[in-house]
Parts: sequence; C-alpha cells; structure tokens
Amino acid sequence: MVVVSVPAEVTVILLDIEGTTTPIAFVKDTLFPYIKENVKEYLQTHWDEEECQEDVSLLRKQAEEDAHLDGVVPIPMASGSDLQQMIQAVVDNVYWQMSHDRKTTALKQLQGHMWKAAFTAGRMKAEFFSDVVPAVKRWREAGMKVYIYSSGSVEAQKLLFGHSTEGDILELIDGHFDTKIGHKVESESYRKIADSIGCLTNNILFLTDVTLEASAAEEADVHVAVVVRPGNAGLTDDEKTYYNLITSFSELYLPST
Ligand SMILES: CSCCC(=O)C(=O)COP(=O)(O)O
Ligand SMILES: [Mg+2]
Repeated sequence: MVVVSVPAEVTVILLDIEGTTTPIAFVKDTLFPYIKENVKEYLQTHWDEEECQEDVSLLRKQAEEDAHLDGVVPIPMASGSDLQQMIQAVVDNVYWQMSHDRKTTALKQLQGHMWKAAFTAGRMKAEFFSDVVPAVKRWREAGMKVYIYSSGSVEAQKLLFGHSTEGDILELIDGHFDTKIGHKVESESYRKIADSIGCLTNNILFLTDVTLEASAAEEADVHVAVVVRPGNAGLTDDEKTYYNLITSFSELYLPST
C-alpha cells in the first residue's frame, strides 16, 4: 500500500463528496435521476411556497447569466405567463443544466430542497466508501478538524451525512462549505474557507477527485491529494506523476497517530 504523509502543519481535512467520500454512481444513478423524475411534480406541488419561489428566482437569474450559452432555457417572469408554461420552462432549464453537469448554486439549491423529502422519509440513504467513516473517526481522535466542500448545497450535504447507510454521521463533520463561498475551481474559494475556519491555507489538506479543483486549492497554498475511486474520471500521466494519489483514506498517514 502506498502511504501519503500528511504534513505536520495540517490541522484541517477538507473533503469533496462526489468521487471522494461517495461513489459517483450514487450521485449519477440515484440522486440525479430522482431530480429528473420528480422535478415537475415537485414544482407543481410546492409552487406557492416561498422557498420554491426563491429557488425559481435564482434559476431565472442564472438563466439570464447563461443567455449566451447554447441551448439555455430562459425562465419567463411570473406576470403575464401561463403557470404550466413557466413550470415547464423551469423543468427544461433544470434538465439542460443537469445534462451539462452544471454546478450552479441555483441548481444545487433546488436539488437540495427536493432531496429533503426523500431522505427524511427514509426513501433514500447516502452511500460512503467503506474507508471514509473509520478514517474520519481516526483523524478526529488525532485532533484534526474535518470539513466538507462540495458543489452540492450545504443543506444537501447535511442530508447525506444525516441519512447514510452508516447511520447519522453528521456529528463527525465540523462544518460545511458549498459554492456560495465560491466555485471549487477558483483558488479564492480556498482562501475564504481558511478565513472562515480561522486557519491558514497551508493548515488544510483538501481531498478531491477533480484535478482542476486540486490545482485551484494548491494555488492558494492548500495541501492536496487526488482521490482515485472506482468510477472516477481517468487522470493523465502528467496528473498521475504530479499529484499525491490515494485510493482509500487509509492511505493517509498522520504523524501524530
Ligand atoms: C450533497 S452532494 C450531491 C451531489 C452533487 O450535487 C454534486 O454536485 C457533487 O459535487 P462534488 O463537488 O461533491 O464533487
Ligand atoms: Mg468530486
């Protein structure tokens, strides 16, 4: 087994979810299909609620920003539009964004609100790789703080950790970040995360499956390791040479343990 040593200055482990703690297949085959199958009915049922209207406003604003992109579906204003036409426009916009695996805050916020019903009713349980929970417990025992940074909304992250096949493991996580702090491929996001935690960027070790995210974090002086899991996108030879790679969290060696 290859072992990657965690630098002594690291006090915080920052985890990505999809492809890092959780199989991409769970996201692609369970979480995302749930949205596609239920979005129209969800909008029809919840349309008059404030939360749903806030989600639609955010999606409309995003559609305006996306106006230059091929295939984008605009969302008309409520006044003067037929309700069913407007709902269909939101559905089409959500489908369009999901077909491009967009990580916009607007899409992620609606998805989080929709998953809530499924998780809280026990109809869906989040999957974690078997090494994740034991490693997080070990790190915490060694005095590390463990945070999540995912494109999935903080609300959705809490649903996953609160309703998993391993039970409610939310208490293992010290805090959550999503794209409201900035996108994962922008180095400024990692500086803001360090500020928010109250540490230096080089006190953080970020684990992710996406090298663009690893590169942005590294630019901010965050330590990174790229996580290679079954079903993840392949890495180039250069990426394999450049980054510390782990296939399991058990391959991380903490000097203090
Ligand atoms: C609460 S995570 C749900 C999955 C998701 O929507 C997503 O975009 C995952 O992205 P990540 O940044 O964790 O790779
Ligand atoms: Mg990921």
